[in-house]
Amino acid sequence: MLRIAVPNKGSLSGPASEMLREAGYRQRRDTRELVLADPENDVEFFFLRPRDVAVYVGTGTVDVGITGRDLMLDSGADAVEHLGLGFARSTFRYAAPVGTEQPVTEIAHIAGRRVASSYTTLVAQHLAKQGVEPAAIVHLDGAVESSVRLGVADVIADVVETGTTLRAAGLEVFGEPILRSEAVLIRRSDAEPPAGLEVLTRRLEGVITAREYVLMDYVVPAARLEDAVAITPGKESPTVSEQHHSDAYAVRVMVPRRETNRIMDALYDVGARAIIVTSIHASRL
Ligand SMILES: Nc1ncnc2c1ncn2[C@@H]1O[C@H](COP(=O)(O)OP(=O)(O)OP(=O)(O)O)[C@@H](O)[C@H]1O
Ligand SMILES: O=P(O)(O)OC[C@H]1O[C@H](OP(=O)(O)OP(=O)(O)O)[C@H](O)[C@@H]1O
Ligand SMILES: [Mg+2]
Repeated sequence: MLRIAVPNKGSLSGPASEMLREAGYRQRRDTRELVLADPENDVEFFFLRPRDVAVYVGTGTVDVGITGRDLMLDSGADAVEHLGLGFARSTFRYAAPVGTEQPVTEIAHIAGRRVASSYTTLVAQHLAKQGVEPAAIVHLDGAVESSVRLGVADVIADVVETGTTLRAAGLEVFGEPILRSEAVLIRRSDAEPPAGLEVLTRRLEGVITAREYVLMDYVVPAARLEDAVAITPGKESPTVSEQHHSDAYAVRVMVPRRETNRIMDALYDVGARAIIVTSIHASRL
């Protein structure tokens, strides 16, 4: 039975369970449940703190887990990324107050200053690599953006998605992002892939594809078929069928969801008509 660690709290918890449910697995109904067996699918779920998931996976007490790339790297656990899951996307960045006398606007300025973060291992590694020696790295559990105003630190390193929290705290990002994060499925570094991981992976990839792609159908005159197909090459190749009593072709192809409108406009311009977009409910490629 494949043992899978799933975040029990925080911003990864809901989307992780939702993805597993879409992949056909049982998920808990009560947030106090700590373990959930799904014998039909030969898996068992352990609901753990997101920060601890990599630790359990690294020691081999569970086979795989869902966590954030940033959390996994910060944990230093003996785990590797197996599959990016495409949700909880964020950047991990330095930020400092704006409008101060000696503004911090580049990473070199961190030398001799105090940096607050919930990800102190990541920050220490990053600064060491850059050859920058801070005065201190202050570990905080959360609400890191408040630390500067409250006088505990001069600079922060934190998760940034929309930047709303930073702006509210009078902070501005500087330097290149330390890392781009998203939810990831992780497994132990050197261990043999556990039995059942292949099926889990295929199911999760199916959900990711269904989320990221749509099906597009259209009709195009024979003379413009090659132009249209060049716009919609598909994941592998489009399916082209002849139209009855006509010199036009019907095309069915997968396209990235977020490019749907741009692609429809381009197809229309080369003469495609009857362009119809359908959501994918589930997939196995
Ligand atoms: N606003 C956000 N947008 C996208 N991802 C986020 C956001 N905040 C946190 N994350 C991601 O969630 C993971 C952290 O989860 P964790 O549950 O520890 O913290 P949290 O979501 O801040 O929850 P809490 O602060 O309530 O404990 C990290 O991978 C981080 O990149
Ligand atoms: O760029 P934004 O869209 O504003 O999102 C980023 C914020 O979201 C998370 O905070 P959370 O609400 O989890 O609080 P925490 O700092 O206590 O963890 C993260 O730690 C940032 O503070
Ligand atoms: Mg948080």
